[in-house]
Amino acid sequence: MDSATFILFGATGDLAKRKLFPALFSLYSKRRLPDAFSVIALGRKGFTALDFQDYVARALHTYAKQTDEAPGTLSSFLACFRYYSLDVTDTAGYEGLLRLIQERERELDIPENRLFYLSVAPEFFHDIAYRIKESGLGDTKGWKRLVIEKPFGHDLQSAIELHEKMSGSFEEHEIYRIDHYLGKPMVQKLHSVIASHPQIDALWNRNRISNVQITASEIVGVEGRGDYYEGAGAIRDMFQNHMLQLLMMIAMRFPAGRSADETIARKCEVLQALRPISKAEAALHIVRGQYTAGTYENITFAPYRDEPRVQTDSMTDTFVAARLWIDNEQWSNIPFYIRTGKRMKEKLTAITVEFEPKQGECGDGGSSAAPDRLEIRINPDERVFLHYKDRVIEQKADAVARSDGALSDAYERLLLDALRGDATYFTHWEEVELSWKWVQPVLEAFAENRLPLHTYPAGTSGPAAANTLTGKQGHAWWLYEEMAPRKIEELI
Ligand SMILES: NC(=O)C1=CN([C@@H]2O[C@H](COP(=O)(O)OP(=O)(O)OC[C@H]3O[C@@H](n4cnc5c(N)ncnc54)[C@H](OP(=O)(O)O)[C@@H]3O)[C@@H](O)[C@H]2O)C=CC1
Ligand SMILES: O=C1O[C@H](COP(=O)(O)O)[C@@H](O)[C@H](O)[C@H]1O
Repeated sequence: MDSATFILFGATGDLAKRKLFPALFSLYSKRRLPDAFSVIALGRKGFTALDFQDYVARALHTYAKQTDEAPGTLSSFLACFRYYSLDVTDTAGYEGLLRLIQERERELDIPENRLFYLSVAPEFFHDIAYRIKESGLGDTKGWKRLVIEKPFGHDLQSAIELHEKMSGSFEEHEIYRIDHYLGKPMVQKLHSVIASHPQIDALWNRNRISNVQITASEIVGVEGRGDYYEGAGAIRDMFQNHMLQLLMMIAMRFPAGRSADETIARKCEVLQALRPISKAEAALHIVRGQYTAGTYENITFAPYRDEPRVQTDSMTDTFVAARLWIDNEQWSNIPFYIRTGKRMKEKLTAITVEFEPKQGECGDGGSSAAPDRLEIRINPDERVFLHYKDRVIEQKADAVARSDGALSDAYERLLLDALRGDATYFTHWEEVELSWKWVQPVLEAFAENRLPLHTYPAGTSGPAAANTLTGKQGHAWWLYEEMAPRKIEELI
């Protein structure tokens, strides 16, 4: 991999300490980073280089999985860091930043490869990109890349505006939009799990699949981010990005190889075939909910409306469920059910593919009571179960389609990919635009209160109204308890 400079805007923030430093350190410890690696950390707070290295060390102590690597690893990692205090809106400050980057490039004798990571509030994305260009930071003799965090826009119009502004400073192929769900190992393995198991592969056709369910439930609430969440809700926080990404990843035609262009094109095919819903009919396909007080393992949770910085009459959705149709040859007439929510009874991200009974199986007395199904658990544990004729067979899921089996963390994988210029698991603008296009009428229907806001007690599976979505097609959500395997056998 090319040596490079990692320029981190927002280095004093929450994401940096909890996710980015641990991911970089883990990569460094596994010798996955270039030997000569320079990190320029940016924030407004005043730190000397040594103070900041100490700050990183403390963050690693709290958030990294392990820091007791080979002697000297931590100190040599910390020595990669320099801190520069910059208000990102201050044009003059970028001159000093450029000098510092160049000084380090000379010291380490590394090419002018620069990765700019924007771990700052989205309102700064364009400002920073523009100043990188104007200040000459982006005039490198090597490559330049811009990694940006979510959210990309607040709705379709704001996303388009942001995209147009950003395009003036960086080319699309230089922009790496993070969706950390795409970095999850099981999400990257979906196709190899299906293709490498003949029993699943044989079931993977439109005549056998009855419906697909995608669930991301969380026990946590809004974790002190009430002000952000009030403007987002589950629809923007999870559905428009992570849930639609899971939908694309499971429903796309499997790419022949691991090429970013092919993967992105195939994912876009899914969104293009997604049947649009108008805001008038949103209530038929979407259920929104908000949690009230409830208990989870003897802990009492306050209602959403009592969270700090949340309106007492808030109509924000903390739960969304949807029924979607993909009108293409592979998936026509097969419903996709998606649900995501906060303060539910389990932390679980999973995809369940339910199969139709084989012709002649139904009513023959020996048929299974529950339909056959493939259950792909993405988080917190990564496991694949095939429920087949009342047996539960655990499938091996280590058939990884890439050489990074050892990298278990989404940020580790995505940072490494960005450094080596692999955009396969990043979100292309076209995906962002298509996903906002589908979601936009739903946002409007929510804003106009065209859908009831159902309540659900914290610590439960969400509002009962979500059952109407599946029930209309004669299906039912798989309950988590029912998903627990009864008998496990190794297939191979
Ligand atoms: N935290 C998380 O778990 C997640 C965050 N994200 C996204 O990551 C990004 C960062 O989030 P998070 O770390 O939580 O945010 P924080 O509010 O914790 O940190 C914001 C950072 O931006 C810096 N900053 C703010 N204003 C300026 C300014 N004018 N000039 C220079 N620096 C400035 C702050 O520096 P200082 O404090 O020194 O002023 C700080 O380092 C956001 O886009 C967020 O949506 C995405 C997914 C999860
Ligand atoms: O992006 C986000 O994701 C997390 C959930 O991520 P996971 O990896 O733990 O499933 C969610 O809590 C947060 O609200 C959202 O912004």
